[in-house]
Amino acid sequence: MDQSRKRRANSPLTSGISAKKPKQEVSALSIKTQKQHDNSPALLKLPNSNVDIDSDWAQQYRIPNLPGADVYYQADFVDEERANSWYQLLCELETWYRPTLTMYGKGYIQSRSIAGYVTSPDLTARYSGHSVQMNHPYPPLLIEIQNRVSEALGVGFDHIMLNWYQNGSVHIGKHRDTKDNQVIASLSLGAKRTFVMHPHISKGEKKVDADATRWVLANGSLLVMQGDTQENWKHEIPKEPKVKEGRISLTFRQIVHA
Ligand SMILES: O=C(O)CCC(=O)C(=O)O
Ligand SMILES: [Fe+2]
Repeated sequence: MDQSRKRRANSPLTSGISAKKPKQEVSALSIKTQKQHDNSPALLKLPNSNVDIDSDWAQQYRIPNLPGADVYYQADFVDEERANSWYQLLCELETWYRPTLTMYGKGYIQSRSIAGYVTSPDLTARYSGHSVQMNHPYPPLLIEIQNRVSEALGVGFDHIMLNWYQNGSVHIGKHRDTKDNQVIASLSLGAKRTFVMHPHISKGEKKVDADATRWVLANGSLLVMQGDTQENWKHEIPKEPKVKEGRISLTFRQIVHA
């Protein structure tokens, strides 16, 4: 085995039987879970499909003054050292790709790289009208990260979509996510980027009487959108050409089972 393959086989990113569990990271979690047969930690499965708005976490991190939205933001979900280390490790995933999108009959390659993971091989998801490549099983690092998010929010997930914004010229335009996802949690790693929420305009009218709101997503921060947020608001990560460093966001969702 050449050196790089050997490194990969021992990396927390490697899925499957040969994957070695990242001992230190996992023992830092005080979660009692059954071990899977492949020796990687098990994913926390929680029945709740959204954050309990009366929970301590929700009370502490709710963003006020967003009518018709239910949004939470914790700037220091993980410390910068851990966030930087996760960023570096996730850059090495072999599953990143840039999908080809079709617009007005013309194909073009998206500037943002993505990588999709599902907890079960039969799960699929579509984004902007196209099916995305889904990988299974999660590598141990993604199990660890998702378990931390689930533990904090009291919510289980079966899908992670990773987005890699290699520098400030890579962005995601104003959009709404499918309302089928009752909750979307996104963890930011790497460069700080601005997040903007705009009241959705339907039939020429704003759905809510409010102005656009923006804030900076810190390295290691966690953002949660749920409830009527997608009904009434759009969101975007605009271009910021001055930003030279990369950012990875991990968006945790529940795929809707027909
Ligand atoms: O990168 C982010 O934080 C936002 C990503 C996003 O809006 C999405 O994947 O739908
Ligand atoms: Fe989105």
